[in-house]
Amino acid sequence: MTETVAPDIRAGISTDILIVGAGPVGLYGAYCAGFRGLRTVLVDALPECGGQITALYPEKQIRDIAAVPTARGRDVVAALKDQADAFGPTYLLGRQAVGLAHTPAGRVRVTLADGAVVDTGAVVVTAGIGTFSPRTLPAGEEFLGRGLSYFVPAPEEYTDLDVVIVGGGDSALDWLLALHPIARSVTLVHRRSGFRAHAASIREAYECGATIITDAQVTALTGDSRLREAQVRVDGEDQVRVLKADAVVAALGFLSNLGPLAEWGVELDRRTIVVDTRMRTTVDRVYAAGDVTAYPGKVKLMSVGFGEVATAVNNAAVALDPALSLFPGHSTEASA
Ligand SMILES: Cc1cc2nc3c(=O)[nH]c(=O)nc-3n(C[C@H](O)[C@H](O)[C@H](O)COP(=O)(O)OP(=O)(O)OC[C@H]3O[C@@H](n4cnc5c(N)ncnc54)[C@H](O)[C@@H]3O)c2cc1C
Repeated sequence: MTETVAPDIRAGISTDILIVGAGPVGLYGAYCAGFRGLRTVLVDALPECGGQITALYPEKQIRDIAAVPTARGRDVVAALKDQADAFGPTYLLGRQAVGLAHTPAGRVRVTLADGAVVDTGAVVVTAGIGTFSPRTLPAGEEFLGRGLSYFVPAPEEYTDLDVVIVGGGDSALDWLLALHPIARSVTLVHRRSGFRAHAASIREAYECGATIITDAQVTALTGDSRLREAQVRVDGEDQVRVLKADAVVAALGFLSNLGPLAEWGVELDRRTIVVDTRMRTTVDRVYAAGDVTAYPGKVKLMSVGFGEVATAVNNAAVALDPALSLFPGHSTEASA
């Protein structure tokens, strides 16, 4: 996936639309805003675009996006990003939006966790289920970034490595199946005997030749400047097993939390944000779309979120300039 380098914005940045959350819905929102000629900034707490798709299921086939009968999660994200990039939005990745205030002129100032401030005409919150933080591996945190990781953004980086994957859910099995053809070896370590994953993935994992160790836990990681070995304690065995490990992928799931957004004064319905038919929240100039929204009849699917964010952005455009038409025009009539 394309990596986007965030600009240095210590001095602050001014924009027309700030989209909080560069998941699939936020990325499509950036396209919609760009199509209207609005300057757009996307901020995401994760270091990569794609939200839940990138974090949880980049290798899965998605089959319910209109006109795309089937596509791998990471390819959907790449296509959404290409579509948004046609209008050159600014990406601020690895940065969490934390504070919100209005200026006397009615603009909105959003503060990021690193202290940077984005001054914007309107905010569209596409924060999904909130900020993700990976459930950490109790052993070996000091190897994070030196062999231990919680994501597999680029499977090719695991070519010819000895890889240990920890976990028993869909993500763990997806990584196993994705990395097994290219890694030197793949070992899955899971603390229970049963898996919480699709039956077909479990069957494929057992059939592909990877080593699967159940009822076991990784108790220590060892190495020097890089990770070299993982120690595994298997229930009922006296000796700790020592596995060669150039890389450990801890796929133990993620915790998600609306966090600071819950303090922005918007009306909440449990962990979601209440919106009206224009996708306005109860706070002026703050809109929301995608999984984060709440209204009667809400269906949490990307296809629904794409429609919501088009509504949010076009209504925001009119709020910024009441002389504008709500209807953005047809893309077929725009020059490429
Ligand atoms: C295993 C699995 C399979 C799925 N399969 C399908 C499917 O086949 N079809 C389908 O339609 N849907 C599917 N979904 C659901 C789909 O992934 C979600 O509907 C979709 O990701 C919602 O997109 P979003 O952009 O609204 O939110 P998200 O994808 O959750 O993205 C929100 C982003 O906001 C960021 N964020 C949150 N708070 C902040 C903050 N304060 N500051 C900065 N950034 C912040 C997060 O880091 C995240 O990147 C599936 C979900 C899962 C878990």
